[in-house]
Amino acid sequence: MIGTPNNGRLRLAFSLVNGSQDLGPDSTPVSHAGSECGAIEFTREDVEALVSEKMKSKNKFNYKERCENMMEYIKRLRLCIRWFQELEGEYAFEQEKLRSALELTERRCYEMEMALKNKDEEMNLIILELRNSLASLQEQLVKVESEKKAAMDSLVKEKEARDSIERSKASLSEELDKVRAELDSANQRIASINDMYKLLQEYNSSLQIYNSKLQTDVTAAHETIKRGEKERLAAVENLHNLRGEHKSLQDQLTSSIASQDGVMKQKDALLNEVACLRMELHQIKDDRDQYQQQAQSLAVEASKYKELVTNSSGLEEKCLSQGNQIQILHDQLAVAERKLQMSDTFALEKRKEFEGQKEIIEELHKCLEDAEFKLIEGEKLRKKLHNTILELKGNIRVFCRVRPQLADDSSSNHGKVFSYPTVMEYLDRSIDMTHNGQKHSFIFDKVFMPDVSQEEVFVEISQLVQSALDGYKVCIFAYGQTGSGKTYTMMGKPGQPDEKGLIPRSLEQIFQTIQALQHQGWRYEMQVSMLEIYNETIRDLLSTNRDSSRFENGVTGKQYMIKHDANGNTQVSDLTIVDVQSSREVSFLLDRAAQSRSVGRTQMNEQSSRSHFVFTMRITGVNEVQVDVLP
Ligand SMILES: Nc1ncnc2c1ncn2[C@@H]1O[C@H](COP(=O)(O)OP(=O)(O)OP(=O)(O)O)[C@@H](O)[C@H]1O
Repeated sequence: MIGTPNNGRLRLAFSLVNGSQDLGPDSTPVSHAGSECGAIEFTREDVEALVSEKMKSKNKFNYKERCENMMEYIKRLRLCIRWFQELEGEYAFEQEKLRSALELTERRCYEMEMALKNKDEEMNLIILELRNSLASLQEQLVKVESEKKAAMDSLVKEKEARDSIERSKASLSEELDKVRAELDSANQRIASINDMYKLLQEYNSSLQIYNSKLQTDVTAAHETIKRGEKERLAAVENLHNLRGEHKSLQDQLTSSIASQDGVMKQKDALLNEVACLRMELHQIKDDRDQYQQQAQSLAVEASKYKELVTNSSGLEEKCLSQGNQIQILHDQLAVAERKLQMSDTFALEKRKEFEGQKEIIEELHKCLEDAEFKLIEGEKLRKKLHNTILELKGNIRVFCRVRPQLADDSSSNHGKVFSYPTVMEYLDRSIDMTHNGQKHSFIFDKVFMPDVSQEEVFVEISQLVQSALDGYKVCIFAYGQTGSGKTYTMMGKPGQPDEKGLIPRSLEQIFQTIQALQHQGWRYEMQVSMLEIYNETIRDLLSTNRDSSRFENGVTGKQYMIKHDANGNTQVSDLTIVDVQSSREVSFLLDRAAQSRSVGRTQMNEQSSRSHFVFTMRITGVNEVQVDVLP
């Protein structure tokens, strides 16, 4: 396109004006409203094509057509010329505008030059200043350069340090990753611990409530136990008295039965005597009657003869003596009758006494039964309270026994110092060990100090043995490093009765209890199933009690039954006392402590070494206890 837009007017391309590229004579002229050429634009090619256009005509001599074509051509030329003229006008206007703009620009340019000059001067001044400052800066630069050099040196050093730091950072970041992983796991653990802590807190609070309840129960139980104990003591005393009374009454009864027998015999003799006397009396009466008749007849005869024979003294004497005899016989009869009456009343009294004694004996039997019932009830209460106390003390308890220093210990102690805190809360429960300047504190259910005797240790254990005797499952075992005193605690020193260990003492307690409870109707069935009873004290104990407990050495799995419970109830309890020889057994024993059943016995036999001593006790029925002793 040539030219610029004219005052916003758009010009159309000449080819469009022509209707197509070729401007043939048939092409119709475009009408333009407003101006001759309207908004038509001409390109150079258009103008050249228009100028060099030749008139074409089919008929050379058709002038009219040629004239019309010429007119058309002239019209287009005019249009083109007018466009040129308009364009020229526009150019002139544009030129004028440009000139004024040029002037304005020249003026501005001048002003700019002036300003530039001023600026140049200013710049010169600034340059001067800058040069001055450059000089000073150069000086400074030199300084800075030296400083930079020093800084570079330090930078190199720093870089090295940084490298080392980077390396340590890398290792630290590795560690950090590890720590993060650990932290994550620790966080998880903390979360789980927190959960557990919450649970434990809940459990703790419920336990505290339960504990306070139990404590009130315990105080009540203590009071009841005291009362029960008092009652039991009173009952035992009463029973003792009753037994004494019963015995004396039984003695009395036997003596009175014996005396009754005597009296009966006496009575029989007396009755015989009475019968004899009666017969005699009868005889005497008959005699008397006869004599009386004789006397009467004699009296008649005498009166007859009195008249006839005066003073026949012989007959009178005879009569007198017969009268005397009759009197004597009367007296004898009265005595015999009195004796008979007396023996009857004596027999009646004896019978009454016998009946009274029979009633007393029945009453005493009832009292005895009551006392025995109370005793059994008291025993049950004692068992329950004992078990409650043991449960309150803790079902699983860990005691620590500190062995005294031995002669050959001094070299191996390496400055270990033991101390026992005296704080009330931890009294007899805690031990502090200082080793190489570091203090370690341990808390147990009880700490036995080195000077504690075997008997004092057994006092704690005896409650558990009692619990086993009461039908609960108990497992006691010693665990510790070599030479720490396990065997000493469990077995004791051979040949030194005062230093007997827990196992012989437990056995003694069991045998004593068996003896003591025999009169209460308790029957204990014991069984020893030991492959080898290697401890002298235990062997002696077992053989001494062989009769009462039917212990047999070397017998496994044998059982004796004395009495069956009417209901067929079977209660099984275990008492396991072990001197542990390897840590492998601890898990087994813990398992056993948890289950405390005699199921794992065979395994124990197979695995255990000679020094193991497992003591199991089985309570069968209400009043039966069976004890197994295993190696
Ligand atoms: N409380 C104690 N009082 C006196 N002497 C003790 C005491 N405890 C242990 N001993 C003695 O210490 C020594 C080692 O004890 P013991 O044999 O009982 O240890 P242990 O733990 O059974 O060892 P191991 O595991 O080797 O069988 C023994 O001579 C024992 O007499």
